[in-house]
Amino acid sequence: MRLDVVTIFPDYLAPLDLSLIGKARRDGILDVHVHDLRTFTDDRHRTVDDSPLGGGAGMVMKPEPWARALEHVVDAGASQGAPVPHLIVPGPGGVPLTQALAHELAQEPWLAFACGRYEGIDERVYEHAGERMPVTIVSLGDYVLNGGEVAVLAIVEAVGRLLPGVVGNAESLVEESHEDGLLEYPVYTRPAVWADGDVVREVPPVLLSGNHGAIAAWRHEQRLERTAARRPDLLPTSATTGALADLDVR
Ligand SMILES: N#Cc1ccccc1Cn1ccc2ccc(-c3cc(N)[nH]n3)cc21
Repeated sequence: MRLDVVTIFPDYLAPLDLSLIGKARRDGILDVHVHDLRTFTDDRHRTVDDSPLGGGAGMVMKPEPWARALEHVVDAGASQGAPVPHLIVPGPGGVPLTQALAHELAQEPWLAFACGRYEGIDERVYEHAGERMPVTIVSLGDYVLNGGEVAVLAIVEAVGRLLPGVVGNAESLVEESHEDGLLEYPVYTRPAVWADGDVVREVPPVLLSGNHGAIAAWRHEQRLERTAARRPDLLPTSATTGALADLDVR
């Protein structure tokens, strides 16, 4: 998968050189190109923003640098097995980033990301891009960031980890939160008995039983309890009025 990121803060994307995503790049699973939007300005001050027409606070990102940057991305990646990328623009008013959306994006050969700043990008950039490639505005959640870079890091991690070969053991992707509508079960490791000062904290005994059926059943029940307690909205209504309703979930 090819990823192109356009930003006025290229250094913000340095974490894409680290950990599993960094290894995926070195393994050739991900081909990441970060572009500085200021490269596509045409004035001595490398101007990317201006005051909002119609008044209002803050600044708006000018359309011309974005049009040049996106044209450069399309030209640079033309050999990707897709004529154009799917352009992802993080924004507070976008569709929510969900595990389902991450799976959809993981099927694509080429994604491009436009990182806005200030009060956002001139609306005509979305229109201009939409005439050339698919464009999706994506929100991380109902809160406001200062720009798109943090969102891109999150989206790239959520999508990249789904690509074959990125996560060592693909099984670890199965019983995660949001993969099948339930939150993940609690995890433990050694020591089985942890002397935490004068408090002794033990691991649930079933995990030491060697009874894999009992362990699987306990873990599933834990997932149901956690989901009912923290995210009842994820449960089908029948589940909350049926067996789960009797659970003492705090
Ligand atoms: N746009 C906008 C905007 C609108 C009002 C106030 C502040 C901003 C700042 N901003 C500029 C770029 C940009 C990109 C993504 C987010 C973003 C995503 C999520 N989920 N929250 N915030 C915010 C962004």
